[in-house]
Amino acid sequence: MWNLTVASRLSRSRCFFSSVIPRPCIIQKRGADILHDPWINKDTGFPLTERNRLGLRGLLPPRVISFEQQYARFMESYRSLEKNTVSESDTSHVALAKWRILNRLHDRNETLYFRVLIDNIKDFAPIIYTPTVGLVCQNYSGLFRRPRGMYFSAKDKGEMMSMIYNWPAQKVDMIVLTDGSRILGLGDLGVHGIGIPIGKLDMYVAAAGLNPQRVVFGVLAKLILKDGMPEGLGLEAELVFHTKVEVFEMLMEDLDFDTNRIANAKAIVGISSCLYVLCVVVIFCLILPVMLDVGTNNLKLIEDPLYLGLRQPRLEGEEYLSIIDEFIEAVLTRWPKAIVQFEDFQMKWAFETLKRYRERFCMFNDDVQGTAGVALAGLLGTVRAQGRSLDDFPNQKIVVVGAGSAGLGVLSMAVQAVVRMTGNAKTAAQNFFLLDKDGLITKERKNLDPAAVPFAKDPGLIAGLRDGDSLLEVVSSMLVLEQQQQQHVKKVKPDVLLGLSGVGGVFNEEVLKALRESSSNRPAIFAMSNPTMNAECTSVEAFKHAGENIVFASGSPFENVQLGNGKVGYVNQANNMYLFPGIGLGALLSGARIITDDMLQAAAECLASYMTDQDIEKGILYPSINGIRDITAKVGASVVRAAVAEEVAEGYGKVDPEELAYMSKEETVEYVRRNMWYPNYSPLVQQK
Ligand SMILES: NC(=O)C1=CN([C@@H]2O[C@H](COP(=O)(O)OP(=O)(O)OC[C@H]3O[C@@H](n4cnc5c(N)ncnc54)[C@H](O)[C@@H]3O)[C@@H](O)[C@H]2O)C=CC1
Ligand SMILES: CC(=O)C(=O)O
Ligand SMILES: [Mg+2]
Repeated sequence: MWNLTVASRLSRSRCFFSSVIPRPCIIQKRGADILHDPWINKDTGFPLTERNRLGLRGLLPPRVISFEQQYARFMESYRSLEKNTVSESDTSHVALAKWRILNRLHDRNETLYFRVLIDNIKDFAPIIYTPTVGLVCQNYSGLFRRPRGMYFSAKDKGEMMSMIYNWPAQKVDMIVLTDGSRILGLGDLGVHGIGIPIGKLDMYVAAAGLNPQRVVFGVLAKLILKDGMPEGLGLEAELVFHTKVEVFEMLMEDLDFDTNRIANAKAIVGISSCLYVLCVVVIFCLILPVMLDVGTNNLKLIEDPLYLGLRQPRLEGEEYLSIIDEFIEAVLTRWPKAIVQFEDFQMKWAFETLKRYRERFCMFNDDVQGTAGVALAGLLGTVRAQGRSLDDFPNQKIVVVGAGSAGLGVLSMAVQAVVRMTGNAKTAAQNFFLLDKDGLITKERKNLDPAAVPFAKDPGLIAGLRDGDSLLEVVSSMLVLEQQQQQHVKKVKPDVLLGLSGVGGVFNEEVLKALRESSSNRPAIFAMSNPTMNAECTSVEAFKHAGENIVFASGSPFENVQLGNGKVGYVNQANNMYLFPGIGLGALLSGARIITDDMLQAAAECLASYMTDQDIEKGILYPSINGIRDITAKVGASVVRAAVAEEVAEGYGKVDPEELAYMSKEETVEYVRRNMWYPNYSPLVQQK
């Protein structure tokens, strides 16, 4: 049936994904069950024909309210909450109220929820994502109403293989997994950390257009409706007719062809004499947040009678690993192609699990790898903002504060970039300085973490600096470098100060003022820790103390700073949200077996090259969050192309690696875009 050349398949595939056609959704529920299922519920938006067909008549007020009216009504009530609480001094109270109103909609009507989220992402990201999601995790037991996602605990050992089949969807594409051990900069929040995978997956839907719902994707061959609705063809044909589609084609994706379904469909359509056969197939294209509860070392939680997780200390060592292994085995048994994003694991397990699994299945660690790409893009943007050539990146003196999973991930990727540019691995880290809670890290450090070794300064190469020196001493000290037997004395005067410490305020007034002496005309400050109160400094502090010419980025959003005389200090949001959705989407649409360094590098380079010179000159390093779907489509396409080039792409649905390889850069972006979901009510059809 699909015996077409690659070229003609490619051109044909363009119409398969038209976002204009509302795809029918086949459901098994009826009546009140539909109203209680947020995936398919339309509230008052069910048209009368559907109310009749689905047993909804009488269960709703008679008036049909359009999607647009429902949208407007929700936004009006949200805005009125905002207006009425604007004078509230307790901002966390207001933030939680906003989260509650969004969460209630999420619980009730996913289509409307995701539409308002996508269309108002700049306003809503700070609620469903950082910073408010941190507050939600901290207050999770009080906020808990309905479960979302799956929970596996240490008590479930030996049961996970059967538990995974409790998840109602037949197919899962994307899993975000946490063990709650390092939630943002808030530490160990145990099972309450589930808010993070939920927030990350909301961003997947908003930015990458992953479809959280049941979708029908399959139509065999063609159904051509010419002169109006044929009589007595049944609901599916009625449905197609009402979409006013002349030629209705869809791609059989992922599912093996089921001959019984074809026979059923022929019978349903009832047009045996017709040349065209409609075959409707249900596909689940779903996302799954997962909490792996292995206990908590947070005593406050253990003692809290309302804590929702296991009240026991965290498992360690082999016991811990055996739980993760069992979970992964269960997931891969049921959904062998699922992509697993590890999120907010404490450092030792972040690195250990990455090493353990990255060659075995399609996974990545967002805090290590996603953050690294976003930071590298920002660092390269900084070089451009300083009016220097990108080749000058290896000469940038970068002080990284925080030697955890994120800080080390950033430095590793920055070093890889330097090696690519200079071809010299030996000196690649010479301009990078790393500090942790005990100050500057040198090779003299006792119990030096193996992951930090490549970035630990050699005391032989630095004079005036010692292991454990404070940030202030590092920023303003003298440095002696030995190069080719000669000694050069110079100040460190960093070009960039990058914080991933999780500690609010470590870029204090003295440190920021010392940065005024930077050798760069435009030093950069990346206060990347989350949530807002954990940022190393605020935007106002940065521009006030370090000078108006700085480039500034923070992990959680801050307002731009008004500098007077109409000048604006631009605030960038250096957050891995600019990359993880594209990494996941690209891995999915290429059918990547694993996620390689080249795929991650392609993602970072795509983000780095996204901004125009004019933007960069203004100090704008990252796109507005309003453009997150566009950047995600491009990042996703870069990841697809890198996966193909690395020969790890196995294809997606009926799009095989050969076809992916045939696509031009622009066609790959188009392919990714066509696979991005935009929420609209789908016509519902009850499966007989
Ligand atoms: N903007 C973004 O996209 C991302 C931000 N982050 C944020 O980065 C922070 C750290 O995350 P991880 O590296 O995973 O945590 P981690 O716990 O693995 O590492 C924290 C590091 O900071 C160091 N540190 C603590 N106090 C310090 C101090 N006073 N001065 C200097 N260093 C200090 C610790 O010694 C440790 O090396 C968190 O707040 C997290 O929210 C993490 C990932 C992405
Ligand atoms: C943004 C993020 O992943 C974090 O703060 O952990
Ligand atoms: Mg994280």
